[in-house]
Amino acid sequence: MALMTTDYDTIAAISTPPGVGGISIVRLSGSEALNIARRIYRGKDLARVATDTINYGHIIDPQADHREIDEVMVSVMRAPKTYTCEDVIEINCHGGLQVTNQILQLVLRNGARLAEPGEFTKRAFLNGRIDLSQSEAVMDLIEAKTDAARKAALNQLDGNLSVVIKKLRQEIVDVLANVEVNIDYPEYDGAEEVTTQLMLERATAIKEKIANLLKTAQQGKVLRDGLNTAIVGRPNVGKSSLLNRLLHEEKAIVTDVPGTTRDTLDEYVNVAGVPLHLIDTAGIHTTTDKVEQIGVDRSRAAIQQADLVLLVLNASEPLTDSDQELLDATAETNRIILLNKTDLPQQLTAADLPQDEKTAIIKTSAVTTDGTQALENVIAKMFFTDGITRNQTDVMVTNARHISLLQQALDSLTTVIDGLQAGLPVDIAQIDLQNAWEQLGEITGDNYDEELMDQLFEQFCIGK
Ligand SMILES: Nc1nc2c(c(=O)[nH]1)N(C=O)[C@@H](CNc1ccc(C(=O)N[C@@H](CCC(=O)O)C(=O)O)cc1)CN2
Ligand SMILES: Nc1nc2c(ncn2[C@@H]2O[C@H](COP(=O)(O)OP(=O)(O)OP(=O)(O)O)[C@@H](O)[C@H]2O)c(=O)[nH]1
Ligand SMILES: [Mg+2]
Repeated sequence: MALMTTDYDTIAAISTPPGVGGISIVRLSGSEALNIARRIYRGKDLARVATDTINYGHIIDPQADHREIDEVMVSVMRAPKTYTCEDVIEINCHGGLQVTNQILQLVLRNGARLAEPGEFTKRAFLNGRIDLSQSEAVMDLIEAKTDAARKAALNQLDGNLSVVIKKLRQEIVDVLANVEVNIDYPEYDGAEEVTTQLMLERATAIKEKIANLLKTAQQGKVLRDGLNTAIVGRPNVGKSSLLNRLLHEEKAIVTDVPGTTRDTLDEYVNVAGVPLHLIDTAGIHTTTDKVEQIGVDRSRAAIQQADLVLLVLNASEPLTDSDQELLDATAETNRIILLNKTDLPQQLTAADLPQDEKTAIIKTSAVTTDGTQALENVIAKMFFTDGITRNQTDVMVTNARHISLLQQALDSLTTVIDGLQAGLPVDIAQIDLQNAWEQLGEITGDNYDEELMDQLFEQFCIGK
């Protein structure tokens, strides 16, 4: 996309989170940003300072006798080499609701309009500095809850996904151009067959590349959102102790009183490179206590929503009906069974459990910490069968919108291939190939519709 700056109105927002803090930033972007700042600032003439400088001064209210509002530092960044490609002013003021809100009100009274959520980033997109998938990466970066998610988002922000998508689109354009030439100049007999053959080969190759990209989506989604992992088991078997061990922190309350955990508790933790969204649940059993019953219901719900269940059993006691119920309830889920309290005399072993080869059974103990490493290894193996170490530049698809568009493009290519193989004319296949090209273009926003874009940026935070 060409760098083409349109003259939009000047927007302003508080870009730091609301509340008391050391410093807050009020950000302005647009052709009037510098003039607005000059009206409310006392210090060096901002029109004469060099670009990309930060300048000491005071914010004053020109409509109220020039009374001082705050002592500040003001950054001046001139178009087009800025975040939005427009003139950007950032007022670094003292953190605090009164100061920040008064400065925001002041810039709004002096010619700026309140920015919509995500509008600064939207301008960076509209002005061609970043594409749509990079804009989405900004959001992912802010919301990253794990290091892996942060890395994947930064990789996308750097444009690595965009490059892959652009290449795929170029390959499609090349095929279409080639077909066009062959149709227009059938210089020899059999041009039709040659064209069909070429289209078939190329479409198959492109389809395979898209399929490979889609294969990263499962891992990508896990890396982005964390794997929903529910720790379940009847009361007092050691669920909260396990959570604490995986967190390396005494987060959950552990006591010898059954029913200690009354509500689900969740935490993000990196286990051997797999970001887990760990959910400690209340022990599942029948109870007459109302509060406890709600906790138990939530535990059952946690099993339903889990990508992975860690089912904890107490190896120092025989299997109970509740244990059996949980074994049945999780039979269809990805699960790992933990035989806990193996430091005590054992009354329950793997031999007493249903034998199915896809469920790993691990002996653990909160006392000796045995089994923690084994558990981490099994989790890593379950989700990174093709090797856990990915390169920083390896492209990974993490976004549901991208996944859906890639799937659509894949379907379009399948239609192309099936059609050609069934002997349909080349111009029908051309249409589906064109569709794939458009679907891929929606990922980067080379092809976008206004409504979709508004929906997308609405989800951003204010000031971003
Ligand atoms: N104070 C402040 N901190 C911030 C931001 C900001 O806008 N303000 N950012 C905002 O999210 C992030 C940094 N991202 C940025 C990305 C691009 C440009 C930018 O000006 N790009 C120009 C010039 C690059 C250059 O000088 O080489 C360009 O790409 O043309 C600025 C910030 C995080 N920290
Ligand atoms: N000996 C031994 N005791 C353990 C082990 N794991 C946990 N415990 C003890 O068992 C008791 C219950 O542990 P918790 O981690 O609170 O069990 P829970 O499953 O979260 O219990 P609820 O929240 O009540 O459902 C505590 O006294 C722990 O110290 C273990 O491996 N060996
Ligand atoms: Mg507990």
